[in-house]
Amino acid sequence: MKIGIVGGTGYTGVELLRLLAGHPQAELRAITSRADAGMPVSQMFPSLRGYVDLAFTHPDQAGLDQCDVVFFATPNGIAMQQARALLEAGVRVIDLAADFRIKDIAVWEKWYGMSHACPDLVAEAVYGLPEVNRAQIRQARLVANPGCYPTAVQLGFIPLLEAGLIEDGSLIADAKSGVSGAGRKAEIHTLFAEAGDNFKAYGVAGHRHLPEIRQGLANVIGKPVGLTFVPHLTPMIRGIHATLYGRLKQDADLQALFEQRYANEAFVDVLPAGSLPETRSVRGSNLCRIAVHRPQGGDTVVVLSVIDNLVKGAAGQAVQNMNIMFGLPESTGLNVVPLLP
Ligand SMILES: NC(=O)C1=CN([C@@H]2O[C@H](COP(=O)(O)OP(=O)(O)OC[C@H]3O[C@@H](n4cnc5c(N)ncnc54)[C@H](OP(=O)(O)O)[C@@H]3O)[C@@H](O)[C@H]2O)C=CC1
Ligand SMILES: CC(=O)N[C@@H](CCC(=O)OP(=O)(O)O)C(=O)O
Repeated sequence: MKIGIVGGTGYTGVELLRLLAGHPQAELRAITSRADAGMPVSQMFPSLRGYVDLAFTHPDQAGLDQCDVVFFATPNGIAMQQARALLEAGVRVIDLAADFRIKDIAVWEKWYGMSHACPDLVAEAVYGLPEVNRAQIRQARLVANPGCYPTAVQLGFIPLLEAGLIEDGSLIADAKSGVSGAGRKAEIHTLFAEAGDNFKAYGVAGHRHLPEIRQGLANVIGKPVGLTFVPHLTPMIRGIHATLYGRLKQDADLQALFEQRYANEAFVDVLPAGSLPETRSVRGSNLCRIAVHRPQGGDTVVVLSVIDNLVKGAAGQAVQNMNIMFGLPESTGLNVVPLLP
């Protein structure tokens, strides 16, 4: 399978390279960078020396239309300008950014602050959360890979909402991310002296993942949900920890509910009752580990959901989607044991 990556010098780009280097069906054809075209990939990322022999190519000279699939690991607003030409050339596209995630174009334009270049392709795109949309992903030409927070939050709430067990108007998602979630570009708030030994909330008034999570959960129950979502920046490199709260409408065996919902999912691990998932238990892997709690036997359910933002939250889920699209076993190239300590 011939593969192109647009945006190979960012954190999700290099994570795609790490995973695809160990994928038996993946043939990396082109990895783009405008700023570093010509530089060997292993010069920028020494971890890939001996695994990836290519040099970065400028996107205009990358021959992306000769690939079977192209991943966009680029900022928002790039894939929407290039997807149509690739699709017309018969190339399947997986966008790790948000260009095709939100079906309501007005909502997308409001949160992303730009006009959408191809609303018709948004209508066609499939939201790439395999645990919900596997059948549609199999047929898709264009996959919108979910955001990192939306992956952790949706996987935690879905069993409860599908079963109609919680009030859907008052969901709370309190989520924390490592700084790699902000990408590799230089920004003051991710400097070591700013983010290290520090902890803070951001986006309390509204974060662009709010409409994405709302859309995904509304699709599960067929009506809008009420959600408060507060992200936080933590002084770690990788990982998302989402603590989710819902008000129970009735008694139920929550542990059995979660175990049954995800029994056939290779990348969702429901932990034994009473467990406290840690971000380091998924580091480098495509796993989402989940625990469900009912403190003091009360009417509040607390779900703890952890992922690696760069893997299940981005590149790993993108490879999982590629496997589904091309009829490969879903775990191909993704059987990575988490890195600990
Ligand atoms: N970091 C994370 O945890 C997650 C990120 N994402 C999303 O994935 C996407 C990439 O994120 P991340 O890897 O962190 O970002 P980075 O900022 O680390 O990297 C962005 C990459 O895009 C390239 N690029 C920038 N502008 C253009 C352009 N106009 N045309 C072509 N290439 C361009 C850059 O290379 P160059 O400028 O040299 O061309 C660089 O390789 C983003 O949309 C992000 O929101 C999604 C889930 C999680
Ligand atoms: C810590 C941090 O800054 N995280 C990013 C979200 C991660 C990301 O890249 O968002 P997408 O998944 O939509 O691409 C943020 O809050 O904007």
